[in-house]
Amino acid sequence: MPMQRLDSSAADFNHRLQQLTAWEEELDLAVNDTVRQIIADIAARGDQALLEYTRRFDQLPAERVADLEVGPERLRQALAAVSAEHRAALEQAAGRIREYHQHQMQDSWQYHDAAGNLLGQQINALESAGVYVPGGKASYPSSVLMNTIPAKVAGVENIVMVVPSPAGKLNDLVLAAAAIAGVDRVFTIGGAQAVAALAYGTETIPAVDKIVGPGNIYVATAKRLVFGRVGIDMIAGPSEILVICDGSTDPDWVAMDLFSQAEHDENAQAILLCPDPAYLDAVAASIDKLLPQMERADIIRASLAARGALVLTRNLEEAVSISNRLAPEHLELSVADPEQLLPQVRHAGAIFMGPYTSESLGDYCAGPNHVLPTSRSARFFSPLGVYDFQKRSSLIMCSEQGVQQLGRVASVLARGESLTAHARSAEMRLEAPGDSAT
Ligand SMILES: NC(=O)c1ccc[n+]([C@@H]2O[C@H](COP(=O)([O-])OP(=O)(O)OC[C@H]3O[C@@H](n4cnc5c(N)ncnc54)[C@H](O)[C@@H]3O)[C@@H](O)[C@H]2O)c1
Ligand SMILES: N[C@H](CO)Cc1c[nH]c[nH+]1
Ligand SMILES: [Zn+2]
Repeated sequence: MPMQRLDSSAADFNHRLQQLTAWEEELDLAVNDTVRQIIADIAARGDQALLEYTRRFDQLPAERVADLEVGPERLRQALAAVSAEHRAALEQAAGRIREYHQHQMQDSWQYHDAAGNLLGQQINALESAGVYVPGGKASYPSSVLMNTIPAKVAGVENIVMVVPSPAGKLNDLVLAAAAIAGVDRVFTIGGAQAVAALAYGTETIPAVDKIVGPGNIYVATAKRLVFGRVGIDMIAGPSEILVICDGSTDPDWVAMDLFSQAEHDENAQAILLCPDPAYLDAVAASIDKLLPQMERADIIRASLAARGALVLTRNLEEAVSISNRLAPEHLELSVADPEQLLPQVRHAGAIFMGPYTSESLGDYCAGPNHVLPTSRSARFFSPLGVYDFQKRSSLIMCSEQGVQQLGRVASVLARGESLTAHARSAEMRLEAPGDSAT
């Protein structure tokens, strides 16, 4: 069994739990240097650097960056080439994702205060967004839908998608998903160099206002480093699943749920918390039985060995409190009465309730977004949503009468800050401005 067993009442439990996340800090340091260099190089040398990195990391033999653009005709061809079953599934998923995200639309609002001044908030869509679709170890048509549909619902005009295509192999499902979702431009570039190109722009790649989407440690680090020059949604790195089980779910189901995220990446995290030691034994046996059948067994084994754990807890309440400390990307409450535990859950990207709700349904078609915060950042980030593509401007309109009270308050506060121009600008609009000479 590749996974470690932990006991929450053991003296070294906290330390061992922390080790499941400590890898990031070590890796971050090395990756940070590499990524910083790639970003600086793209900013300085544009297309030429982008071509070099794309050849090096994705083995793409393109002559020019423009050769890496996939035009609208190729997207239409891909849509025609995928099977009817795949196309129907993509369209069904797209419909459900769209419907869910329409509920997130924020509207502008205004009100008048007692003095008749208008106050409010105006919502505008971003003009442009770059969506990162991962493509190193697997292809993610579902991530095309999850990234793009909320942007379309918000009304973003220019959506530029980047997706690595190792050795130049285009994935028709990814391109078909781009056609269905309504992406404007597609480039087959990936990694830190693609993030840098979207942030700084190159001769060929347009700079965007915000970069969203999941990716591996290089992508996540690049997004962190370009934040400020452009907006980013969150840190959505290697996938994570944490299952809290009361011991009543079929152990094979839980083992497979753990595999489902472990198969993404050697750095993925998969943890089971349960108060029943016999049940943990049963899941361990299921893991041993099922792992050899898996196509991506090597990745799963590596990820379970490095960041997997079966944890015995004192009770379900303690399991929830441990989960809150880890703030997992995905939390499964695989218990008979999930609604009873739900109010105690404070930090999780998405919560899957009850034994029938496998995390994988959320990855594809339930409706909520699968781009979710990882690395404990669910403490302060939320799922990707329409709100990520909308921004707010405050509105203030004072009438001649309405300004009388506000102007006096502003004048007093401005003089308290010794900012005379601020004070006089407010005072000049007052009917009896008083002494505004200084
Ligand atoms: N959190 C989420 O919402 C979510 C959703 C889907 C996938 N994921 C995660 O996305 C990730 C996808 O990873 P992936 O690798 O398959 O694809 P990816 O597109 O994220 O990364 C591939 C790129 O990484 C770069 N790269 C690889 N090795 C490098 C090196 N040594 N130095 C510099 N750059 C290097 C290359 O440029 C390559 O194009 C997984 O970790 C998966 O768990 C997360
Ligand atoms: N589980 C990933 C988010 O961490 C999303 C995904 C896409 N395809 C399969 N899974
Ligand atoms: Zn997944």
